[in-house]
Amino acid sequence: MTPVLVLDLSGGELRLGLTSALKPYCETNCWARSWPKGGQWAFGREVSEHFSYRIFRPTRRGLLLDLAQQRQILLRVLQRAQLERKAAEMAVLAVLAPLTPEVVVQEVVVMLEGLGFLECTCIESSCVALKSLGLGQALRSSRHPSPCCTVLQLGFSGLFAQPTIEGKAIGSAGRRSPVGGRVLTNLLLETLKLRHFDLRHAWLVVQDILEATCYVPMESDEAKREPSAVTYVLPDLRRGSRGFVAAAKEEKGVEEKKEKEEKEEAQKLILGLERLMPEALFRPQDYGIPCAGVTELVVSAVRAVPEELWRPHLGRVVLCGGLARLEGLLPRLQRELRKELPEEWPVELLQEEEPEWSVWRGVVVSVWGNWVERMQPDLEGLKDIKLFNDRLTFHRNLGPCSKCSLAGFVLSRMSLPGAVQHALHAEGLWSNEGSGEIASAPAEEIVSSPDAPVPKPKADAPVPGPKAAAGPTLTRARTKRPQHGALPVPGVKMCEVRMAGLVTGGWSIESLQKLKMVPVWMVFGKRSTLGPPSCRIRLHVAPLHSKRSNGDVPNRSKMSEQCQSSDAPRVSFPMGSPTSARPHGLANSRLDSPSAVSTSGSGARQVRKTWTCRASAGSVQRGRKRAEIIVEGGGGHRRCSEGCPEVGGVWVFLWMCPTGDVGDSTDQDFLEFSEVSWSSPHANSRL
Ligand SMILES: Nc1ncnc2c1ncn2[C@@H]1O[C@H](COP(=O)(O)OP(=O)(O)OP(=O)(O)O)[C@@H](O)[C@H]1O
Repeated sequence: MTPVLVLDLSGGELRLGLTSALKPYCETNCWARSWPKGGQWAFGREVSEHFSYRIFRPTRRGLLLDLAQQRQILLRVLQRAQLERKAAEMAVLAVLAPLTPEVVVQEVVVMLEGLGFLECTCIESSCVALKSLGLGQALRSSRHPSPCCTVLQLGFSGLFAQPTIEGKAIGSAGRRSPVGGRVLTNLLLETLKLRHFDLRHAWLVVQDILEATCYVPMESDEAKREPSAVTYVLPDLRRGSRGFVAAAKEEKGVEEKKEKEEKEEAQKLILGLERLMPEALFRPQDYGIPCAGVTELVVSAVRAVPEELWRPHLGRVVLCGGLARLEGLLPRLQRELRKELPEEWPVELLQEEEPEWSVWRGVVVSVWGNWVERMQPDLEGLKDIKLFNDRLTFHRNLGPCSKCSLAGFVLSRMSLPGAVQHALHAEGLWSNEGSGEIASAPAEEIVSSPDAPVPKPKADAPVPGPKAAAGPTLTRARTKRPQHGALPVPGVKMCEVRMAGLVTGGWSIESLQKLKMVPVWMVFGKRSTLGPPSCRIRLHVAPLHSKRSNGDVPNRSKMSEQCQSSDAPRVSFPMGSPTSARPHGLANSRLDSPSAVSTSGSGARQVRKTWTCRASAGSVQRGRKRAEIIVEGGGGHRRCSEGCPEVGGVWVFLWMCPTGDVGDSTDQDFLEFSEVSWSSPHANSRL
């Protein structure tokens, strides 16, 4: 397996490490020129070895904009990190700030490719931290277990509050504030300039002062009272480039006389009110910054969640980012949120030991997860279905034919992503009529692999049993036929339509292939309310062929002939066909053509070719929340013994997927399906 380098291109620090590493290698993401002018350039860690410099950063407000300089920094940092592999042997997964525009993402990919990496992909950091093992543990042992939580990133470039459900971002509710570590350090710098020294040319020293001495008062009134003074000894040429808090050292009892003398000579800062600078996180207006404080940010993100039922669960806030280490921040935020949110909503704040690494660690776990998923495809696992808040309601309607199975499903009130995390197994959906509950159902047995050769049926061969009938790609031995009942839609007959899976994010094409489903067709649609679209909807439809009444197994070429006939199964997408021009309302979105989609064996391609797609009247308009997808179709026509036509069945997969195939954390936005219905009108024409 290709080693993956996880590279967090944050505003404050560069963090990188192979997925096998326990912690990342970190360096400041900056470059500097020694001051006064004409001095040397320094990159990353080298900057702190200088005593007077002008500092620059490749990011602006968290967005990576100066890629030429970022490349220079990266080149040096990669050298110093001493990774076991060369760039050409590794894939790189870059983590970017939430809401990074697509154009920037593309440029970052180009920049990384230029560094010689085997493969490059970018993901956003909005809620990937939740995957970090430490946070996962904290969430599991939470006092208020629920699939919802709000991820609050307290970083260098700003704050970002992202409500999530089942680990997926509710994109439209994300809220950002520019007041982060950079602003706090600049405010401290200004104060120090007035009261003590001008440290403009030693910016990293001011950041160190902030980290070592500042804290968040428990009450905002406290910010007016002078806290206990702390002495910070500035670095000098003899002792190195880092200062220290004198009081702490004295407490430990520094015995050596020489060191005391040195300290007396050293330049010191006696910090009082300056220590309360992080108050600006809660009340930026008091410091002349017209934006929301951290409490308002979280409350506004929670209130922006479209689904009211989810909101009460979002008082569970997961903190990540370096600023979460600020002394007193957690209890203060807890107290303020308690005041702001309704009484009956639980409020709980969670963080792990090294919150600044949560994002990096979360990405590493995502990569592992992806591998595990690829390595251990297990259809049985799909039976572990979890529903939240009963959001899915299934209505079962069954057809009249005693031999041919028929089922139509109406999936209503389905909100994506987050309503369902696990795939839904088709048989499981058929047990409790209309109740929305899913009971365990007899498993279908997969009897052949996608790449298995198609056996040639012999003319005089005995009719094989269910297992022996195993042959082409999607042959399954069914252990149970669904019951029959009233027709759901007039004209829908003799077809078996199954909703096989609904997965919200994180499922790669490869993993589906391993599950022996052939992705036949895909459609991608995007909507954007928060800048460039970053989410795709994919619709997979795979025919499910069963053996014929005479025991023959339809071979692929016959299947394709049948499918090309006039009554061939159709898949229609209100959003437009993948091959057609971009559908209305999605002018700026990326619509991948089927050729861009990887397929499994030749069978998959063959089947896919035979399916037709047509655009229908519906369209997804920019900014609109609702869209409807109608799937009509079936596959592998055959006649059952009574002479009525039967469509083998259709497996339909609907799932949300982030822009890249890696990870499932970057859903920024999504379409909501108000209703999804299946029917197969062409089946009638064969009667
Ligand atoms: N122990 C600490 N106490 C207080 N503040 C800290 C501590 N450690 C780091 N910080 C602050 O956290 C900020 C960096 O946070 P973090 O490393 O999460 O940001 P980042 O991921 O580099 O940036 P971005 O916001 O662009 O993602 C800096 O401003 C730093 O001063």
